[in-house]
Amino acid sequence: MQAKFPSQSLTTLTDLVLPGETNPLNNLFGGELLARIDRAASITARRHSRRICVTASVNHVAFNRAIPLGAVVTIEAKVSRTFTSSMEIVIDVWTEDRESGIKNSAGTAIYTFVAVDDTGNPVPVPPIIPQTDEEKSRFDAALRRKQLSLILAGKMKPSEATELKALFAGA
Ligand SMILES: CCCCCCCCCCCCCCCC(=O)SCCNC(=O)CCNC(=O)[C@H](O)C(C)(C)COP(=O)(O)OP(=O)(O)OC[C@H]1O[C@@H](n2cnc3c(N)ncnc32)[C@H](O)[C@@H]1OP(=O)(O)O
Repeated sequence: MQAKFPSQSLTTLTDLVLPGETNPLNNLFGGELLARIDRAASITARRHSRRICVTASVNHVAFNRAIPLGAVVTIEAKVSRTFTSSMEIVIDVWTEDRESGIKNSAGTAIYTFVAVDDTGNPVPVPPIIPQTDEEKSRFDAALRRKQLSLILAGKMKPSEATELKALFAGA
């Protein structure tokens, strides 16, 4: 299967925060942001694999900064690493200052998607070739995140998590 670059499946969603999408503090409701993140990440997974993709795990979500009513929010979803049928997608959330246009990070998320066939069975996905320094560092760290996720899901024994053990051994 031919390898692809992260830029080939990059998904960027830019949208406003409208009144029906806020919490009582007049900031974007967390669940609304999660829905937007899931949509962007699933499009990225489909673009990379060209298969039906399901969310296997939400590995990490950080809301670093409240996003106020009326803000312009941009969500960028990129494949950071692929394994056999699974893909780790890293999602960056940005707000844009209305006057200066300066982008501020509002959060990050890491999701795992699995490509499946018509009967829901996992199928292989193309390998990924990271290009930028950030893509390379996210690629390098993805295996230990996968091992941690599998341990938390009860699908891997801690004793089998070689990459994670190496991280702590070096600490
Ligand atoms: C012509 C076409 C027209 C099409 C037109 C129709 C369009 C129609 C579009 C419909 C599009 C629907 C898109 C809905 C998108 C949602 O809404 S997803 C909704 C929420 N998610 C779900 O319902 C998924 C439910 N879970 C599952 O189906 C199964 O658990 C999964 C995810 C497929 C995994 O199955 P499994 O039997 O556990 O398989 P297993 O081989 O153990 O694991 C597969 C891979 O997942 C990894 N994995 C499993 N669990 C984890 C975990 N917790 N953490 C990390 N990795 C994990 C494994 O390590 C493995 O990775 P690889 O080593 O293969 O890379």
